Amino acid sequence: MPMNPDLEKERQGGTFDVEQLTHILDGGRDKTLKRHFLEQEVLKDPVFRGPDTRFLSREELFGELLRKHVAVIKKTQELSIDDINEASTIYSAAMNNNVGPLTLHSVAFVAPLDLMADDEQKKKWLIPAKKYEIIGCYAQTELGHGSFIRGLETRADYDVNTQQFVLNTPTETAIKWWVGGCVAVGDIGPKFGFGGVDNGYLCLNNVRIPRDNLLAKTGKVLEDGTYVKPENPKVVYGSMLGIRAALPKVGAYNLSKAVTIAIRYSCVRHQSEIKPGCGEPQVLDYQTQQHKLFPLLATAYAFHTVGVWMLDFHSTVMNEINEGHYHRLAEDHVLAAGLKAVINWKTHEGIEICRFSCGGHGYSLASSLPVIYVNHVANSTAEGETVILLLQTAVYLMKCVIDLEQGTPLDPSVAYLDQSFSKSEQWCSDVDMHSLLKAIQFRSKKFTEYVSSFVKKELMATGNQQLAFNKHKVILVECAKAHTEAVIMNAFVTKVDEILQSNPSVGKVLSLLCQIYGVTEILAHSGDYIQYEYLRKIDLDNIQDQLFKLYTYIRPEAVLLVDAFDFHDEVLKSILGRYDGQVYENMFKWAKASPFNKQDQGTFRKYIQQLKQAKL
Ligand SMILES: CCCCCCCCCCCCCCCCCCC/C=C/C(=O)SCCNC(=O)CCNC(=O)[C@H](O)C(C)(C)COP(=O)(O)OP(=O)(O)OC[C@H]1O[C@@H](n2cnc3c(N)ncnc32)[C@H](O)[C@@H]1OP(=O)(O)O
Ligand SMILES: Cc1cc2nc3c(=O)[nH]c(=O)nc-3n(C[C@H](O)[C@H](O)[C@H](O)COP(=O)(O)OP(=O)(O)OC[C@H]3O[C@@H](n4cnc5c(N)ncnc54)[C@H](O)[C@@H]3O)c2cc1C
Repeated sequence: MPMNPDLEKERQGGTFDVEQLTHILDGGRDKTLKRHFLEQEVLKDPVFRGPDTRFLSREELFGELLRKHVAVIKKTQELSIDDINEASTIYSAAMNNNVGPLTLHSVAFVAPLDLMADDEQKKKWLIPAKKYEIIGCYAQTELGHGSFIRGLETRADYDVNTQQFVLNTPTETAIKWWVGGCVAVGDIGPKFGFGGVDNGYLCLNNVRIPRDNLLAKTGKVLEDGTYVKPENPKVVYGSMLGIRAALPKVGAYNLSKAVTIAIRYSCVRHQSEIKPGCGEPQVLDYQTQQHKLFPLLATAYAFHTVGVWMLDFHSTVMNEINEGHYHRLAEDHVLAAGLKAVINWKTHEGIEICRFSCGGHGYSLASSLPVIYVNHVANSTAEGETVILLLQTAVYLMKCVIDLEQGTPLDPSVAYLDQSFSKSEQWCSDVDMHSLLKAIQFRSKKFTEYVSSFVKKELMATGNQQLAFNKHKVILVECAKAHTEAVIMNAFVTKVDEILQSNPSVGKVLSLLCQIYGVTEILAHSGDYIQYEYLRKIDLDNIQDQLFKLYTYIRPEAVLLVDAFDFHDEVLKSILGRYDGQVYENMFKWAKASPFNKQDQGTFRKYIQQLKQAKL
């Protein structure tokens, strides 16, 4: 199919090599080539062809995705794929923006076995689980409790005579609920999205399991019932930590898809007139459209950068813990908590902005933006609700203030809290990314000190830390967000500095995105900068001008920047986001293919007929 002339023209501009940026995003040319190979292994294999999942009922969708997920597993076994990133490539190429039925087996059942099973248990369960000889799920949440783990009611009473645990969900609120991939007892019913996963309920009534079913790498129960505590009790939270550490990159992936669709479509879509008689411009030429999409384009790159960094950091900490060193577990936990919370929340807002920036067609499943949205938004609740996780990060920051007062060294990711910040010169409209980072770190430091003063005062008055925290939860959450933004900006600036050395043309365009991200973040909290007397109105006016100027620089690069995400059309599965931009012809073809247009109109006639018989 010929290329849409608008997109053809967009691809003749640009100042950087798209393929080199794709290699950087993938982690190197070899990784890109391997990803292409794996995608083609799926796209050329007829077993992965099937009905358009957007036309399927919930039951049909579950069945079709289960069929494809099994095919994904067989393909990874056939290709001897062990690497989770490579497995995810095959999975994403097959799932058409859905979450597959066996995802929880991989991310929430196999992972805890790897983390907390002793060698015997690994032989018994981890090896068969990795081969899918046993399929598992993660049944923690109950009807009455999800966030408050210490409030869970399920019981595991030890029967010393039989060396067994007797499991009970003693009350209705104790019923295990939301259990992804729980095909045993029952499904909790239709959901907002996540239609590919059968989230189940599980009632336990005197279910007996052997003592050695308790994963014993950390804590264990001896034959006489004595409980041997893990060296570090927090390790039992490790399986949640692992998924949280991975979710920032999942958020970046989903936002990159949405931005690709919205920016390509915004170049194909012509609407209204700027100069009468001069034809309808591309909607991406409107400043308002740029203001919707270019900060999100910058955000997708920022989130990808920090998502990769978080996974590396978490992997290092897990290796240290395997060697018995727990000193970075707390930092890992609060970084994963803050990044998972902020990135997934901002991503779900961003996907929605991408959807309505495509007008009516964004609302059609033909765009796939609704599919990406409803499957993504779960990540702001699942694996730790947004506020809950931000409070974890906030409590850690309050401890950092005390550490500072006591002269205790801070963890690297919060070292900036011990720095002094000053800004004397007036900002013009070309503030560099390092100055923007300093400003964002300054705000986080000031906010942390401000919130800490309130919490301390409350603590002095009540002597109860939980009460003190509970009274200031709103500003504690904002404090955690401010810190997390400093972590994101720091990762982005650090990566761009590195790329400026290795590939100046790519680095330059990424530095523009980094400035857009930083300026957008500062303008979103301009009041704080005035209140803390870090910026004046003239500074804010100048960086507002800078933002609009940056849009003009990014406009000719925009399509190339989303092309660099390198989503194959069959992976993106969006008619609005097609690489060739042939939207209208394919929208019409897709609509005509809808089963709804094929179904017998008898129903329609039957009821309308009643009206005709009535005396209207
Ligand atoms: C071949 C096929 C290929 C397949 C490839 C698959 C891969 C494809 C992936 C792509 C698609 C992915 C799509 C999305 C997948 C995601 C699916 C998600 C499914 C969802 C699952 C769930 O939701 S499971 C349940 C999750 N539940 C929660 O998160 C509960 C939240 N609540 C809590 O964590 C806790 O209650 C708490 C932390 C809020 C409170 O804990 P507690 O009551 O103990 O009190 P404290 O706050 O005082 O904490 C005590 C102490 O512990 C520290 N701590 C707390 N949590 C942790 C932790 N996680 N790690 C380390 N430390 C922790 C805390 O800081 C305190 O420390 P102190 O030093 O004492 O202060
Ligand atoms: C798609 C999806 C898949 C899931 N898969 C699984 C799974 O496979 N296995 C599993 O075990 N669970 C699963 N869950 C459950 C999930 O982990 C919980 O929904 C999540 O932890 C939130 O807990 P909750 O539902 O009890 O919400 P609640 O904690 O009841 O939250 C309700 C509101 O109360 C607020 N709140 C609660 N406590 C506090 C507090 N201390 N301070 C301030 N505000 C508070 C929250 O911020 C929120 O606004 C899944 C959930 C979803 C949506």
